[in-house]
Amino acid sequence: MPIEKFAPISRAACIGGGVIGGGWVARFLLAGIDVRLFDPHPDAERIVAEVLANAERAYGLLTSAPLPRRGRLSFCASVAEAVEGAQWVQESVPERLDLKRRVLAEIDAAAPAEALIGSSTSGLKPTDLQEGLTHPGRLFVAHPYNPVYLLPLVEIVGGAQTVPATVERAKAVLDAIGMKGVVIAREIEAFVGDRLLEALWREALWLIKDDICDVETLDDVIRYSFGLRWAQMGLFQTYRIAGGEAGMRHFLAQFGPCLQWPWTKLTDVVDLDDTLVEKIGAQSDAQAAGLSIRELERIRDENLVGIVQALKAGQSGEGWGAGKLLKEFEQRLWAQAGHTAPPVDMKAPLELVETRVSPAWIDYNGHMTEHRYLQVFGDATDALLRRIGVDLAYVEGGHSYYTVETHLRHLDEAKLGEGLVCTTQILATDEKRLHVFHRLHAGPERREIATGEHMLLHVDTSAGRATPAAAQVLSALDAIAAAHAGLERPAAAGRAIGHKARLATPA
Ligand SMILES: NC(=O)C1=CN([C@@H]2O[C@H](COP(=O)(O)OP(=O)(O)OC[C@H]3O[C@@H](n4cnc5c(N)ncnc54)[C@H](O)[C@@H]3O)[C@@H](O)[C@H]2O)C=CC1
Ligand SMILES: C[N+](C)(C)CC(=O)CC(=O)[O-]
Repeated sequence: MPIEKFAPISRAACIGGGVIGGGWVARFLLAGIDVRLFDPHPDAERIVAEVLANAERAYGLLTSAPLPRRGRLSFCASVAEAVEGAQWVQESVPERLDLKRRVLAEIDAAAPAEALIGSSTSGLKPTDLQEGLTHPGRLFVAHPYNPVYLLPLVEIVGGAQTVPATVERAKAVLDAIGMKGVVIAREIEAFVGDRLLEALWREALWLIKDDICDVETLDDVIRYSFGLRWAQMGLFQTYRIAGGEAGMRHFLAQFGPCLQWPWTKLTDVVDLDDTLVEKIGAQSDAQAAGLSIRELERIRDENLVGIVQALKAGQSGEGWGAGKLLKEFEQRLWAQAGHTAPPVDMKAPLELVETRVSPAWIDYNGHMTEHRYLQVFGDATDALLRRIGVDLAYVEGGHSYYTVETHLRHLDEAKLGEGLVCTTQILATDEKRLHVFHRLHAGPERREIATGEHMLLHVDTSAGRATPAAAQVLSALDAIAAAHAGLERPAAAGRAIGHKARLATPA
């Protein structure tokens, strides 16, 4: 049976709830997956609750997409109790081979036959972890990065006895929860990420030991320079650009010899013979997928403006790297929400969007900047459209609503991290037009901080002209409009900008 690209699960078990186990718990719960946790630490419940609170705060800032209902968390008294009914078991106990083998044997003995078993190990080889297991074919390394709830990468590494379908299923489950499962072709100690990090780490320790710099200087060197580049293009694509118009081959020719000079404390240097240069050059060409150095430079520069949220806008709006992943995940969440939107009280203005003021939304005046108001109102309009059946499938079918007029009023400030709720009232509709009035409320006291009045037209998107909406859309819309007919019309509806002209005093 073919394995689906996205394979959602509903039940996971976490064995170990420390830094990484707690991060996995949060990642699963916030993806709507129920989690059963076993960790004998006396403070495990408090620690996990704190990690979860931070994760929820972070998600509030990261995305306004409709996250699924949070999964249920249960604390269990044993490994066997935790893994009962689990579709994915994630082991995150301390990095000791003997302990991991013992815990994995317990998991293997009690978990359902079809459960996937991932280990968070940072460097132990999966073949070594499989020793002594009865069903080793379902065990693999799922190496995440801290914090697991925000960083999407998981290195998936199979051992000698891991069956290929396990790796495919693991990748599909990770994809479904917005993570990036990267399959590592051959197992080695520390895989790819930690092998790289270890090399940097060793050098860093030498630099400190030799009094070349202190740790703050060292961290500044990373965070004001290549650390920013790495987040958006990694190493090879970045160096391709650094080779100028001649790209990667020129870069290798110019800087390859430096590897033989005493620039680093590591002496085991790769021999950059013609074959290897050509291999890397060819792979770099493929990775660039036809983009020129100039295009890559522009993409790089756009991406450097920020991290994940900015990366969502990379590659001319298509998204790039971790930002593209987030964008695609959000699109799936929006699409799912269109079909599973919770019921709302139709007699009141609809509460369709709840979000939080993100750091990227704050301007030089220290409060939410003006275009973010329109963003939230736009999100509320989109949520209304999905509710009446104008979802991605409808748009792909060639019809949509376009906003043709907007009037925003800014009534109060919103500060960093404040919770926002947008309510939506339908003022009028006909077969082509939709007239809506949004109110934005902030904080627990729900201060009204802005209103947005918008006129939308239903369009045939390929013809580029207004056309009546589909019957089922009009009927869903009419039901809400009829319920809203009993609401008081907002005093500000239809208002123009007021300005009392002052007569110039004659000299
Ligand atoms: N900390 C990091 O940056 C990263 C760590 N990892 C890996 O994740 C694993 C866990 O590391 P951390 O979370 O950092 O360690 P940690 O020390 O924060 O957490 C380990 C947890 O396991 C629990 N534990 C101990 N024995 C147990 C048992 N028999 N059954 C269930 N729980 C048990 C402990 O009470 C503790 O809460 C390691 O394999 C590590 O290499 C992977 C990626 C990053
Ligand atoms: C230090 N570490 C080896 C545990 C780090 C990792 O495994 C990944 C990370 O989050 O940096």
